Amino acid sequence: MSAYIALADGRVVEGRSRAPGTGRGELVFTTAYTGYEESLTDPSYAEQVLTFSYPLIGNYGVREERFESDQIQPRVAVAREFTDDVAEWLESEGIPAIDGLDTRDLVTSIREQGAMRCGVAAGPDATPEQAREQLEQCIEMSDHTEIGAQVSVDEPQQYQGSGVKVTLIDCGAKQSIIEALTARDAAVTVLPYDATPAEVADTEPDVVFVSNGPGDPANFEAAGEVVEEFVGETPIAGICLGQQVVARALGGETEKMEFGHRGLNQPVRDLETDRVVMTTQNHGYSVADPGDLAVTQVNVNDGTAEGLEGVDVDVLTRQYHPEANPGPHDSLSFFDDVIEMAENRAPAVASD
Ligand SMILES: NC(=O)CC[C@H](N)C(=O)O
Repeated sequence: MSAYIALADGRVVEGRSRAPGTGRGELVFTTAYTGYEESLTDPSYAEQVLTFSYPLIGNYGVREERFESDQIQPRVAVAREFTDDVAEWLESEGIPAIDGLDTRDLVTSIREQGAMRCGVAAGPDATPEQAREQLEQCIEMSDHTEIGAQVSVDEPQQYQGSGVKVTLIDCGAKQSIIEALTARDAAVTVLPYDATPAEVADTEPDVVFVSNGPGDPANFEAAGEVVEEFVGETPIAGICLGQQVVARALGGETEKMEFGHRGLNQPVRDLETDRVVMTTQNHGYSVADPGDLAVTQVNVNDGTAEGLEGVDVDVLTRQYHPEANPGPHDSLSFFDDVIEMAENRAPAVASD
């Protein structure tokens, strides 16, 4: 069974269909060698075609407890070889899967020309023409203006806890971010991506936390308004898209990267301690100007902003994924720092 990927550079790449269907999206690659279940269910990959550069994907099966959301998020999955387990999982969710191609060649194209639009057709009757038609209909990532609605909760959700009250603005949150907070006794209220400042105020947060999420941070204006409203009054935290939204709200700017950072071994230097930690990453935009915030951590490879802090206000954000699902646990202490920031702010509970 054949499969075709029509690239925005005019090429059509042929492979083997492992799950049939058509699809389109921004073609990106991850160098992660484990964590395919977490990556495939990470809402930050919505509207993307995810290529795994590691050649064999699926060698330890598919287990639901490792999922980061309740569905597969990329539009299409591509690898040198998928195991039957993963191919069947993709097929069961209607996500086209392609293997049997030279992913080194695909990754080189993305590195040289940047993340690009593509169209895909896979299955017994697939043709290059169908892939090209998909490409024609494929819009730029930044034009997915309603992407938040695709990945966010519709209604508030509540996680019990005896510690600080975290209000998480769900722009496509990974489940393990919520788990990292509840593991530290936080009471977490998850609100939709477009929650108003009044709705956030009703939850009486000790910290407002903006989650990760897909696409262009410019399309998450409501979350930015919440940050503007609460900064200085209530501590603010953010991960990945959250960092970008927070920076934009506080006078900063974001920009699209060439091909982004996606993998498990991105080195990050803390400017205060001069220590380097290995981090998990999945992003295609970066903070070009931190606005009122200070850059406290940078990427060792390209110098982009990896951590931001408020100068005289309680703000703490990370561009990478400290929840580490998948990935190295080096930076899990971010959650302790966020809890501490919230505790210091939270009025002490009166004891008898
Ligand atoms: N993981 C994320 O939150 C990704 C943030 C944003 N969508 C980007 O690509 O930069």
